[in-house]
Amino acid sequence: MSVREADVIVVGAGLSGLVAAREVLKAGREPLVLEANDRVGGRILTEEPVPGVFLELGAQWIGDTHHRMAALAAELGIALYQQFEDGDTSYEFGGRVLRGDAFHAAYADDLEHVERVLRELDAMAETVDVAAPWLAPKADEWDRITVGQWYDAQGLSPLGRELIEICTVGILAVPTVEVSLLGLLVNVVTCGVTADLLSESEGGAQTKRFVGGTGQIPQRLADELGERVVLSSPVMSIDVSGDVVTVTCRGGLVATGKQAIVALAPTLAGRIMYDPPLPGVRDQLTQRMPQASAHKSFILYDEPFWRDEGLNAQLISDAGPARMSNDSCMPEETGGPGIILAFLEGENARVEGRWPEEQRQAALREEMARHFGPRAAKPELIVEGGWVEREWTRGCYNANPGPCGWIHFGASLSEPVGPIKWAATETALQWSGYMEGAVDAGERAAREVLADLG
Ligand SMILES: Cc1cc2nc3c(=O)[nH]c(=O)nc-3n(C[C@H](O)[C@H](O)[C@H](O)COP(=O)(O)OP(=O)(O)OC[C@H]3O[C@@H](n4cnc5c(N)ncnc54)[C@H](O)[C@@H]3O)c2cc1C
Repeated sequence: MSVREADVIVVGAGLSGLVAAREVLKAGREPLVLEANDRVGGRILTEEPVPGVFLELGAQWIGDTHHRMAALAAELGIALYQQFEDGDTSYEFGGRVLRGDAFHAAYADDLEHVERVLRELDAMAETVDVAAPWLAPKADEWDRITVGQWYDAQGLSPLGRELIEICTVGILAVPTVEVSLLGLLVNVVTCGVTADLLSESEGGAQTKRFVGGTGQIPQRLADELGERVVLSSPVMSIDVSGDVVTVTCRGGLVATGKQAIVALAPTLAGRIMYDPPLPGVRDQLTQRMPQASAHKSFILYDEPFWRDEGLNAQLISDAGPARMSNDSCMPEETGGPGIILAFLEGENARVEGRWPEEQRQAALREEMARHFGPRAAKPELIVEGGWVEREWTRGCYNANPGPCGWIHFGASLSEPVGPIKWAATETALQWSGYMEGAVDAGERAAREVLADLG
């Protein structure tokens, strides 16, 4: 058994935990970060299958209002580049593939109705305070029905209904029947944008990328923290006795401190054993926040040929296996291969994501050809990654409470339990679910422990 001591024990070396530890250290207190995996970064994972080609199996973009992330990247000396978006999107509905304007002209009435539904969501979201969604005047009504039920009641055309489903699943990564309407409104409000978050451009959440890969961010934070980050140390239990918090890892490491920050998605936080046990309401919350399901497939070609044809590599499809895709190339000045990122989200991640690789990749090649022409059927390489099999994540992009989750359990999401504070993106007030939210939550949890340390 080895023993370590610090002021604050941080569980999890994802972005949130690392940022929290950095803030604690900046304030002159000693943090110790315990990470289950043999790497830092959690839901951030950059791979380099070809030298100079960085594929983001995890988080990839920031948006124009992700100010914390932009500042952090600048501080760490990591440059940003603009997401390529010029050109037409390709749409496939009912077996018909149409480009940009042709699609908008053919389905103008359906799209106008979708637009009205988004504006209605905006009006509803204005009544929700993200710090206490359960207090919204209609919280009770909205948390008892699912987004899917509400969409079904809006009288949308079959195409409009399918389109809004695809775009919503693109954010939540679960079918809309699994999330309460209040939960969706919370998502809209925490991102500080309108319901256009659900539109094709993701409301500005995907405008910039990191030159050299997102993975540099957690790695550089960990480098700054040095030996204060311990890998391959899954936390099994947290005991609080008097003024001492004792954190025990699988493998025998025991760390003691005065405060703890648990920087894990709620479901994973709920798998740790606590003594004394957590309040029942907190435990029940963690039973109700399942990790969502998403799978990324990067399809690499010798060059981004679609750009010359006026296409932006974005597709929206009711057929799949990918319901959405986009251009995922390196910065223009770097050159490099043409890369299309195809997303399998929600049910597609659960069904096609589990197909044998050969079957799924054949279907993806056919789909790319339907949208981007015969050249798209012949990629040079496909690199894929899902998150359900990863023991220390068990799904992504993030977690939302199911119906009645917010009204009955929401107040315990970030409510400290004595010296135990909660971080991770799910607990953020701004851009919850995104890297920006992970930073927001990490900073808030650090403020909480520092206030208690005096
Ligand atoms: C495929 C994918 C695409 C995404 N795309 C984007 C995007 O484009 N833009 C964006 O902003 N966000 C995106 N996200 C979301 C973003 O990655 C997350 O919001 C953010 O990284 C979460 O950080 P976190 O620190 O809160 O949690 P995590 O990254 O989950 O960190 C938790 C850490 O705790 C560790 N851990 C788990 N259990 C234990 C234990 N018992 N003991 C010790 N350690 C433990 C885990 O290994 C992990 O390192 C994406 C996520 C995924 C997976």
